Amino acid sequence: MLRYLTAGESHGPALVATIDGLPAHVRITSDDIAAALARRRLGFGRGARMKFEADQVTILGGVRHGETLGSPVAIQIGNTEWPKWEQVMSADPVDPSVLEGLARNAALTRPRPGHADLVGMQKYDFDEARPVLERASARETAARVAIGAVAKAFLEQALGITLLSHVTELGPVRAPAGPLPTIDDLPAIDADPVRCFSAEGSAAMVAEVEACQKAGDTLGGVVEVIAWGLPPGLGSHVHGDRRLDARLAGALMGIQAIKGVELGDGFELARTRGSLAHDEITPGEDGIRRTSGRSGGTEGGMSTGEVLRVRAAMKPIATVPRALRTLDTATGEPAVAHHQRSDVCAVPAAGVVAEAMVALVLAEAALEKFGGDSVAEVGRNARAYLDDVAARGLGLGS
Ligand SMILES: Cc1cc2nc3c(=O)[nH]c(=O)nc-3n(C[C@H](O)[C@H](O)[C@H](O)COP(=O)(O)O)c2cc1C
Ligand SMILES: C=C(O[C@@H]1CC(C(=O)O)=C[C@@H](OP(=O)(O)O)[C@H]1O)C(=O)O
Repeated sequence: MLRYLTAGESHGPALVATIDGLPAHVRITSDDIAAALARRRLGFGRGARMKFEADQVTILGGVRHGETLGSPVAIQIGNTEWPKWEQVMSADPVDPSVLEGLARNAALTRPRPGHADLVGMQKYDFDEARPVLERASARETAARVAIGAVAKAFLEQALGITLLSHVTELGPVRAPAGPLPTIDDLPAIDADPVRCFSAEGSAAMVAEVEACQKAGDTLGGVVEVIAWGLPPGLGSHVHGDRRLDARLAGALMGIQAIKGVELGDGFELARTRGSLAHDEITPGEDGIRRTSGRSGGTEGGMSTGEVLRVRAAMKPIATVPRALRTLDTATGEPAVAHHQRSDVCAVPAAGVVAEAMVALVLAEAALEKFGGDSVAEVGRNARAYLDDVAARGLGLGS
């Protein structure tokens, strides 16, 4: 069973993440994790914090000499901003006279619409938003990307599964329709300012972010994650909570600010007649083939073995520079939401987080299907299954 957990606040000393249930001999180093985290910091439109803060990676357990041991992997990501927040975010009690003089400790009583601030204050019995927003912040996604990097390494090394993400829409700008990127396009996508595969789309998206920044506003968008090399049969049709599509949707919706998820052509399929909405099955020379990829690579809640394609829609950043209306909970009077700094657009980063979440779901589903305590054993189990499917005349063609 694969399980994982993250902890840590946005301005605390560090984020930590543990992942348990991965087999031994997954090759992974601190540099690999740092490289994954660096990708999450990319993207035109992010705020000042991305420039002055660094992610300090330390692997605390589960890895020796560059390979997993089969034990829980624990990763720490140090917040280099910590010295400025040491008193305000101290785990141990701090003398009130020290806190009183600190501007950073001022009570946040003007909850920001679109954030966890107000509901968190109501639910957790806080009279200001700091204790809520510290954990609600998407800073936490760094921890998920760190363990996602380990899951990705496992998928590639045991099963040959690779994945990428790209930005397909940013605010009103939609990348022109065209062929899907391949895994070889990933460096070019990462090098693009908005992680868009189309040069034309990218230029229009950059212009939109610039216009939005000038107008004191923010943007959302849509990211697509594509995965290759899945075997047929990850997930199951037998119960809703075992469906791969449901698990992908839950994992993606679990990312801060994600408001919609589509598998394959998703909502567009609802507007299409049945004769044009499905992927027809044909016998090919070297095995069974599907004529299209509209379903996004799942049928009946299971991977079909075709390309997996899933999209997530991110709402615009809620801390809008032209602050939104709220109330001051200390006085009950109307007010504008507090705003210090924020991203104009974090859609490119959300794509990298979405990749990590898809990797975690696929790793969990693959381990359920194939089991195994070493990378080699998982690979052997998968090959035996695929050989058996082929021997029954049901193998997939390339
Ligand atoms: C990578 C990433 C970066 C984000 N950066 C910001 C930000 O700088 N300012 C902000 O107000 N919200 C930011 N958000 C979104 C908030 O965390 C999000 O709006 C908040 O959690 C409330 O959304 P929810 O209702 O979906 O949870 C970011 C989200 C992601 C995924
Ligand atoms: C720190 C990160 O993202 C943060 C996510 C975030 C939010 O409200 O979600 C708000 C911003 O933080 P701050 O309010 O301190 O400027 C972002 O910088 C990160 O992604 O590493």
